[in-house]
Amino acid sequence: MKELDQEMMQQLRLKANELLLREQWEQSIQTYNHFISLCQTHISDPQTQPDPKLQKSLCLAFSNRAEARSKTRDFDGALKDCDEALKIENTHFKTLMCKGKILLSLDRYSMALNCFKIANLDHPSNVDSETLNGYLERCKKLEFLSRSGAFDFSNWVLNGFKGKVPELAEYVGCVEIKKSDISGRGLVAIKNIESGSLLFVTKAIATERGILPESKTEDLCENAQMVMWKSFVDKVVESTSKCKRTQCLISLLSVGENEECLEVPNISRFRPDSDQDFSFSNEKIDMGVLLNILDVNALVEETFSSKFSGKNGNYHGVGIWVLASLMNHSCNPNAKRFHIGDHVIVHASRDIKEGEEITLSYFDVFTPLKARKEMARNWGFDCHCKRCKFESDISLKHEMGEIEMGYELGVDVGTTVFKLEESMKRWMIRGKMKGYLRASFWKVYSELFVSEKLMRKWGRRVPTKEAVVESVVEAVGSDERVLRVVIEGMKRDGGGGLVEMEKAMKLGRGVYGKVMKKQAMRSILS
Ligand SMILES: C[S@@+](CC[C@H](N)C(=O)[O-])C[C@H]1O[C@@H](n2cnc3c(N)ncnc32)[C@H](O)[C@@H]1O
Repeated sequence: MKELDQEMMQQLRLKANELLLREQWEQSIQTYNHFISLCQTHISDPQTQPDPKLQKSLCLAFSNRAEARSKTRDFDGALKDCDEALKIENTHFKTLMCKGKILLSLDRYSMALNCFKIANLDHPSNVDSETLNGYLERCKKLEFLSRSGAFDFSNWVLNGFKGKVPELAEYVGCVEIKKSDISGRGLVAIKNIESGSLLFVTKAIATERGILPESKTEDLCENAQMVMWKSFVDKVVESTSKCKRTQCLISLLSVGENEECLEVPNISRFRPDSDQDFSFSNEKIDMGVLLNILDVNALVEETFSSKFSGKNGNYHGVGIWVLASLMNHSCNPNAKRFHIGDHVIVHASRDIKEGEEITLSYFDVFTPLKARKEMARNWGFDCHCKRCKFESDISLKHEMGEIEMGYELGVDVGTTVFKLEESMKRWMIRGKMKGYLRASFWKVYSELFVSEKLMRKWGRRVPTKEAVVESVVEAVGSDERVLRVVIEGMKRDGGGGLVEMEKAMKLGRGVYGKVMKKQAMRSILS
């Protein structure tokens, strides 16, 4: 190599390293680009002798550019650089560490573990082995969690949600994606699933969170939500532009129209460590389409989740979790979600049969048909679930109209419950269908059951609380409000017996999931 070239390359290398140390990522990437391209020109020149020193510098340059790219969240580019560096020196310690960390943040636990294991085999003597061991242990733990789904939040719950938030890994349980009878695609159970069982855990592509102003100032509140939404959209755009996998996953989602024609993706795409090649996908998502996708699929963290994580009432969180977005709404849902950090955790809220579609409620389903229709319309669809179909037919009956009107006018709750129960007897409504209607009028049932005075008056003329609770849970799944009525009843009766406690625990598992073991569940129930 000519002396002048050598000098220039030396200058470039030093400058790029300095920029990297100063954390000026973009500038250091530019300078490494230049250096790498000069190195490659020299190496490929047939007239020059192979130069091991130059090869070593090139390996280090790829490794350093990978680090800078990973800091700008360009994980695809960073991983490519790591692979280039490892082609030159397959045990290059710095590169293996960088690649391991990137793979870990992309939830590819076993691939990350592999990198740290190789790095551990032959590491430089000045390496902090505690840090390296920390990574190895973390990968092993996350890999185990992602395989087994054996999450346990008990300690965190028992500590009053204080202290370190439990570490979460992505996990896909007994579910697959299929054409849905409700609309487009949906998740389906591949075996019988018990209430409380974990269905999946998935990490958001992007989230935005904040505290909204007091509700007194509604305009301010709306403005704050708009600002958060804009920042959320920016984050999604950034993630999709930098990561092919994210781009592919987002483009799978529905814009709310022609769902019957949409591709049915294989569930393996959502498994951590799935080694799919996304490099073929070059088509950028049009901004208008992306905005529609976000409108249809973004989820707001429920009050339950914020309460659960100890956040205050004005806390607002929005995000996009692709696998959760493939779940349809049903007014008789069988799954529940809650959020911890950037993860959404979805579990069965009642027993689910093999082949049954797994659904969430996008809005409160403990309300009568009319209100639910309105909420579905706000979401942009007419609900096609079984419960809505059944209740639409029943609502044509004159008596039903009277009951609904009584409910809206706030007629005595005992009268409403009594009339509804008598009508159901006459119409010979049984099983789940009873649960559907009782859930629609849950407000009056719960008021009745928690009032000793009303129960003295109506107790003999209406079904027992136990029968109503059982039918409601069977129909629309476990819910905090149902659990509360059960617990209040138990407290009034001096704590309830073993059987009652067991029933309450089962209901609790449906509400909170089996991620809470017995002791933590007892603490929540009390
Ligand atoms: C988050 S996506 C659910 C997955 C969607 N089916 C798909 O194939 O991607 C939400 C969209 O699904 C449809 N959808 C979900 N639940 C529905 C329901 N109960 N009745 C009718 N359409 C529903 C609506 O078009 C809604 O905008």
